[in-house]
Amino acid sequence: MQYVSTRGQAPALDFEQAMLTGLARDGGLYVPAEIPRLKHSDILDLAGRPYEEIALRVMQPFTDFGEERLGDMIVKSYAGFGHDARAPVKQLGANHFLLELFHGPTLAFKDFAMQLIGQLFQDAMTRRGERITIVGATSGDTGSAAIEAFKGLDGVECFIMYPHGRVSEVQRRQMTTPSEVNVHALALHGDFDDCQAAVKHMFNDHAFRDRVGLTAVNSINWARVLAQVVYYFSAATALGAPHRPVSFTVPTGNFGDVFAGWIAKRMGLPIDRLVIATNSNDILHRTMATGEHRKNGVHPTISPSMDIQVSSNFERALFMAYDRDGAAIRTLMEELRAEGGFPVSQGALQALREDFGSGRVSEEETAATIRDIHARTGETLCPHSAVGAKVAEAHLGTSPMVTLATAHPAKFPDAVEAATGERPALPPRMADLFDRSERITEVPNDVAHIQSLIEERIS
Ligand SMILES: Cc1ncc(COP(=O)(O)O)c(C=O)c1O
Ligand SMILES: N[C@@H](CCOP(=O)(O)O)C(=O)O
Repeated sequence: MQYVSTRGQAPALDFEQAMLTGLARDGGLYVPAEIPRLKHSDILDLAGRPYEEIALRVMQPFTDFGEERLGDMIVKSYAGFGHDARAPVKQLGANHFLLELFHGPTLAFKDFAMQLIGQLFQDAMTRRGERITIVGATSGDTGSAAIEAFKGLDGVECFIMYPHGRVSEVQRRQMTTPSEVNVHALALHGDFDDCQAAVKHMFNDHAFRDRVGLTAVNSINWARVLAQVVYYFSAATALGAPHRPVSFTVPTGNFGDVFAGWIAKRMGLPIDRLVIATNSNDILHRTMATGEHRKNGVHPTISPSMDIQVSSNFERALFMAYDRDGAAIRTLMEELRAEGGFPVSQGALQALREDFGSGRVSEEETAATIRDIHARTGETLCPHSAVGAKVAEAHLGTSPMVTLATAHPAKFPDAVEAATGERPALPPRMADLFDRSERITEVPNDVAHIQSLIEERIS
């Protein structure tokens, strides 16, 4: 399987090279040259199988790995999850279901991909005898999942930038309390978009990139998206696919998770509606509604992991909607950088609207949704999942609707307690999180400063 860049000017790479490369050298994101399709009978055969087996069957066609090697890594990746089903589906209402993606080690959906990436990187580096430097941007969950997956690994230095003061205390402590010296939490004075822009800047500085062996663990990295395709298959087949179509609503920020759903659909999974749910950082909803993709500043919300305006993976969706025209994407991304936005062409907008619905949820609606669902069903949702559930309720139809529950409510105890009056407890294995000492390096929003700090630490 070959991967090509959304900006059309970087060399095509195989799966392992694309994974280790992260951001393409022309600044684009890697996507599969073609999307493999599963037959109706192959999808039918997934129903009722263990998550690990579904993962192997869904991911293997995208890789160059043999069944045994990939299968072993998948089994190791999910062994530490706190639920036998890994991604259980629960009924929330008449035709509304929750896909619980928070049973991994750091209590967010990021663990599904990050645990596997940890295995994939280890495997590749052992064979290649290389050292790597991971630099990641996080609004809270990617960072904790990455630090958990890479802490203590030989040959890996891992630097995670998060927006200072804009992640929950649990998220921060998950990043700052591990004592392994190869992981570094950097509190950047800025917002998530600044953190992500710094990561992209470092990748586009080819001399720095080559000197430190830079690697990405954000959903810039195709392997992240691929691992997230799997749970669309496990959930849909549990609810009757491929005999009947299933819809999904996805709390969305950087667009990796919902794009994984789009890939599942292109692979042949009968997805009826795929709905983007945003908080008041609603650039994606505004784009779908008006055709104008334009930043208007990052607003802090009670669903902080989705406080994003420059939604990295939207570039992948645009590439597909513009019929894989790398030159068109280069122009749009330059307009986004220089002018803060661009109009989407009529043809591309129509293609996007055929694939995605969307909705936006205010702060008051998010809190009210947590409260109402708690009172009505006894389920406690995190604020991100509540954004999803609220939008899903507006898009209910004849097919079962699945809302992705992307994080455990105990990661956001203040918002949940304010809404329900009850403070959600962390699982017992994390009970001492608030007693552990923290290691934080504050950094200015200055890429040159951060690059020197990284070089100093790895030398
Ligand atoms: C809890 C939670 N929900 C939803 C999202 C949005 O996911 P994505 O960035 O893949 O759109 C994130 C962050 O990415 C998150 O951490
Ligand atoms: N919400 C994310 C933001 C980064 O997203 P990613 O999927 O590109 O890593 C976070 O929690 O960090």
